[in-house]
Amino acid sequence: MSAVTDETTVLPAVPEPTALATIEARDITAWFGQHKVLDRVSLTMPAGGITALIGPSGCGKSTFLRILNRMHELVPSAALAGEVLLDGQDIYDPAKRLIDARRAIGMVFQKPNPFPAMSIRENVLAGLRLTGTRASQGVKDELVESCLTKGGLWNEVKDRLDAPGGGLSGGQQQRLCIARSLAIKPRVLLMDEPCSALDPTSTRVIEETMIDLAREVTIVIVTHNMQQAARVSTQCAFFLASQGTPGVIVEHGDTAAMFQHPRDQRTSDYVNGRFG
Ligand SMILES: Nc1ncnc2c1ncn2[C@@H]1O[C@H](COP(=O)(O)OP(=O)(O)OP(=O)(O)O)[C@@H](O)[C@H]1O
Repeated sequence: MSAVTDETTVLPAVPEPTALATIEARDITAWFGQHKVLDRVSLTMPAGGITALIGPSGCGKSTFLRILNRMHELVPSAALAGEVLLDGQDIYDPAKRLIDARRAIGMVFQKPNPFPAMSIRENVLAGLRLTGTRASQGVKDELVESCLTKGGLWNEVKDRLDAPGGGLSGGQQQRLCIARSLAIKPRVLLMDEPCSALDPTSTRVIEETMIDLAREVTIVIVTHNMQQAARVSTQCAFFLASQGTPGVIVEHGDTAAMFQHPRDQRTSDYVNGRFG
C-alpha cells in the first residue's frame, strides 16, 4: 500500500522493477568560459554495463561525467553542445525538468559526503525529501534495509541505524553514499573516482558492490586505477587531451580487448602505465 500524501510522488511499498537504461552522449562539446575542454565526444554506455572512463589528469573525464546528469551547468562559466539521451530521451530537452534528470541519473563523488550529523537511516532517506517523494514508515524501513544491503553496508550498521553517518569509516561512508543514491531509484549511477580516498580493503568491497549493482543500474565510473577499470568494467573509454587541445575519446570498447589488444598506441602506452 502506498502512503497517501499531498505530494505528487508517492513511493509504493513494493518497488516496481525498473528496466535497465542505456545512456548515450552524442557530440558533446564543453567549455569553461573560452576554454574548450571536450570536443565532439560521443559514447554509448549500455544498459546493465559498467563503463570506465580512463585517461590522464585534465582530459575532461569528470566534466564528461557531470554532463551526464546536468551538473556541468552548475558552473556559471560552463557551456555545452550536444545531446545526452537516456533511453533515447534527451535529458537537456527544455521541456524536461532538471530534477528528473538528477533523479534518474545519480552521482557518487570522490570524497564520501554523507550528512555527518544525520543518522545512517536519515542519510539513506535524505534524497526522498530532496526529490519531494513521500513514503510511509514501513516503506521507509524497507527502503533503508534494501538500499543498505545493496550498498554492501547493512550487516555492519543494522544495529546502529540511528547513529550519525559521520561516525562511520571512510569506506563505510562511501557505501552509505551509494545507498543514499540508490534510495531514489536511479537508472544510472555515475561514480567519480569513488575509491580514491579509500584503503584497498574498502576499495575491494565497493568494487564488489558495483558489480552486484550493475544488475539493476547502469554504472559509469571515472577511475585512475587501471586495475580497478580492468576488474570492474565491461567497457572502457580512453580520454586524452594532448598539449592544450580539448579532450577526445581516443578509443573505446570492450575492457578486456582494450587492455589486451588496444588499437591505438596511445591507449597501449596509457593502460600499461607508460604515461599519465
Ligand atoms: N569548474 C571549472 N572551471 C574552470 N575550468 C575547469 C573547471 N573544472 C574543470 N576545469 C578544466 O577542465 C579541464 C578538464 O577537467 P576535468 O576535471 O574534467 O578533467 P579530468 O580528466 O577529470 O581530470 P582529473 O583526472 O585530474 O580529475 C581541465 O583543464 C580543468 O582545468
